[in-house]
Amino acid sequence: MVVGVPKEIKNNESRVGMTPAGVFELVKNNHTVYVQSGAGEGSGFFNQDYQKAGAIILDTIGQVYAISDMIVKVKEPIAEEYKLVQKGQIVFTYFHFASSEALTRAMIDSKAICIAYETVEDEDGTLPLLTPMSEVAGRMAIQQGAKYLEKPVKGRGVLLGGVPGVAPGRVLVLGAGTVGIQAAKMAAGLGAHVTILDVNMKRLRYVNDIMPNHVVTEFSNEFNIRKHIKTHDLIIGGVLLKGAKAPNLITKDMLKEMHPGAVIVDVAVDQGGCVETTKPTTHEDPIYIIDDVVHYCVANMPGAVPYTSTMALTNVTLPYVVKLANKGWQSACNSDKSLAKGLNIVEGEVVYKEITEAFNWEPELV
Ligand SMILES: NC(=O)C1=CN([C@@H]2O[C@H](COP(=O)(O)OP(=O)(O)OC[C@H]3O[C@@H](n4cnc5c(N)ncnc54)[C@H](O)[C@@H]3O)[C@@H](O)[C@H]2O)C=CC1
Ligand SMILES: CC(=O)C(=O)O
Ligand SMILES: [Mg+2]
Repeated sequence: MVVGVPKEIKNNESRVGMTPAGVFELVKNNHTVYVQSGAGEGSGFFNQDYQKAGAIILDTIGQVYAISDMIVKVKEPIAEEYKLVQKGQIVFTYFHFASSEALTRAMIDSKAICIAYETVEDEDGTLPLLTPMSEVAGRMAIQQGAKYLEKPVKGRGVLLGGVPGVAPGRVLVLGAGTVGIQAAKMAAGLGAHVTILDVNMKRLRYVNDIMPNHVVTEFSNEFNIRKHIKTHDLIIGGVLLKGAKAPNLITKDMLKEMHPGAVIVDVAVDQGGCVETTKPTTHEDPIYIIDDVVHYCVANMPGAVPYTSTMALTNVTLPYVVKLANKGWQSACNSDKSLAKGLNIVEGEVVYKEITEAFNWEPELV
C-alpha cells in the first residue's frame, strides 16, 4: 500500500502522524511511504531521518494526498484540505465529526474511508487511540488553568497551591475519565482542593481509591454542578459521550454564579464542549471572556507539546496503521472489532450513528 504523511496545517499543530520508526516498520512490510517535507520538524524528526528509515519526501501536501492509498495524520482535515481527500482513500486521524457539520459533509462528499482515532474502542469500552492525548490534555489543563488564573491575564488572581496560612485554590473537574483523572492528579499535586464529578460510580470509586483525601468525589447532576461552580476557581471540562456531541453541563446563565475571574478549561471542546458558551480557540489566541469568566477552549491542546505528544500518539496508532496497510481496511476491520469501531464515514455513508444524531439528520439526508 502507498501511505502518505502530510504536514499538519491546523493552527500551532506541531505533531506528526508518523515517526521514522513507523516508516521503518511499514517499509519492512513492503509498503511505500511518502512524507511531506518538514512534516516532522515540529516534533524533532527531520527529512533525512524519514529518508534513512525508507520514506520518500514530497514537496507539497497536494502531492502526498494525490499519491496515497492511506493518509495517516493527527488532526481532522481543515477546510483547505477537504478537496485533497480522494475517493476510496483511507484517512486515519482524529475527526471529532459530531462537532463539525461542515467537515462531516465534506468527508461524505469525498467518498473516502474515514477511520477516527477517537472512536477506536476496546472491548472494555476504553478508547486506546484517544487515551494518550487525553492524558496529555488533562495534565496540560491544570498548567493552562493555573496560568490564566493570574491577574495580568484577567484571571481571579489565585495561586492554586495556596501558601501556609492561606487556603489553596479550588478545582472542579467534570468527568472522571482520562482527562479528568490526569487533571485531578496534577491539581492535587500542586496542593489545590479538587472536586471531581462523574455519572459513572465505578469511576468515582476508582478515583476515591487512588487519590489523596483532598480530592473529593461527587455524583454529577445539575444540582451539584450549580452548587460547586459558585465556590471553585478553575473548572476542567472532561466529559465524553463516545462519538457524540458533549452535553452542556454548564449553561450561560450559570456563569453569573461563578467568581469573576474564574477559569474554565473545556478540554471537551473537540466534541462541542460541555459548557454552553464554549467555542473552539487556538494556541495563538487561546482565551476569551464571557460574564467575567475566562474560557480556554483549545481543540488541539497536545499540539503544543509535540515532543511528548507525537511519541505518545504514534506508539498506539502504529500497530493499527500496519494492520490497515497489510490487510486493507475491510479485512483489517473484519478481523479487529476495536478498529472497526473507528469507521465513521465509509464511501459517502455515515456509519457511526452518534454523528447523524448530533446534527438531527434523518437517515435519508445522509
Ligand atoms: N482539547 C483537546 O486538545 C483534547 C480534547 N480531548 C477530549 O476530552 C474529552 C474527554 O476525553 P477522555 O477523558 O479521554 O474521555 P473518557 O471517556 O475517558 O472520560 C469521559 C468521562 O465523562 C463521564 N461523563 C459522561 N457524562 C457525564 C456527565 N453528565 N457528568 C460528568 N461526567 C460525565 C464519563 O462517565 C467518563 O468517565 C473528549 O471529548 C476528548 O476528545 C482529549 C484530548 C485532547
Ligand atoms: C484528541 C485530540 O483532539 C487531540 O489530540 O488534538
Ligand atoms: Mg460573573
